[in-house]
Amino acid sequence: MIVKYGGNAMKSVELRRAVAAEIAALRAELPVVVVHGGGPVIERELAARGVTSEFLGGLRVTTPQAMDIVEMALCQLNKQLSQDVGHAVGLMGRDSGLLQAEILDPALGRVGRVTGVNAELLRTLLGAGVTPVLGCIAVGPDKDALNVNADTAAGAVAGALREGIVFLTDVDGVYRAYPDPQSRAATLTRAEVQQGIDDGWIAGGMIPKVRAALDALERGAPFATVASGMTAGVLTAAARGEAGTRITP
Ligand SMILES: Nc1ncnc2c1ncn2[C@@H]1O[C@H](COP(=O)(O)OP(=O)(O)O)[C@@H](O)[C@H]1O
Ligand SMILES: CC(=O)N[C@@H](CCC(=O)OP(=O)(O)O)C(=O)O
Repeated sequence: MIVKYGGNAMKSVELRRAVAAEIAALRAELPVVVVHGGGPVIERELAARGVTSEFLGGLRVTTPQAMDIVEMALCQLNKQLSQDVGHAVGLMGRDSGLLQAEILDPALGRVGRVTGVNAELLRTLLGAGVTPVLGCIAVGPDKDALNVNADTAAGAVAGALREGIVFLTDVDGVYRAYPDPQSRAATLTRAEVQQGIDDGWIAGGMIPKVRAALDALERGAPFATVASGMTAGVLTAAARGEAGTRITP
């Protein structure tokens, strides 16, 4: 199973440890690939260097200067997360073509659209009994780094491996009336997701998640679920369809 570990689900050391414990519990049942982002960590490192960046359509406009800082921040985070998870190898999508990409839109700078995934290397690592922990920096055609939204990267990995995916974040699913947790949808179809985006009740950081979920399903992933990293037992429950919001084709 693929676990997308978002920046919002790693805001404190306690939360990071809780998520790591969830991943360890899941791994006792099935092989796991972790794909992570780290938006808040990137923000902090950019701010510390006086670099500002803006978002267009939910994606960070990434100048070459910002790209260096994004990569540095995610590389360091990658090592921390793989230590937390244990029995893991921390890699960036740039390593061995794990995530290959091309420039998505020149207006966004060094932001990538995933064109390929080295699924064979991921399977080899899983076969060796280690958990790949993959940061969302891809390699571009020029061999330089491209910044990929972590939801998109995780969805691409789930599609390439044709395995289920859980997007761990700070809400326990997709709400029909955000922020009312009572309005969480147990399942959402493609048509309902599109309706939610059009009507505006799916917004901000939830949009890349539901889009990545649909993309993974289209490529053959058996399920795609959005769930909270703060809920005990969430990953094993989500794998059984008993937690979060499951996006269905
Ligand atoms: N319909 C919705 N249901 C739940 N959350 C939503 C919805 N629409 C927008 N959101 C927002 O999406 C956020 C999760 O996305 P994001 O902040 O990008 O998380 P992450 O860093 O984990 O990827 C939630 O915290 C919430 O503010
Ligand atoms: C292109 C783009 O926007 N990349 C994201 C990558 C990190 C990410 O997606 O992290 P979360 O999962 O915590 O949101 C960024 O620079 O913030």
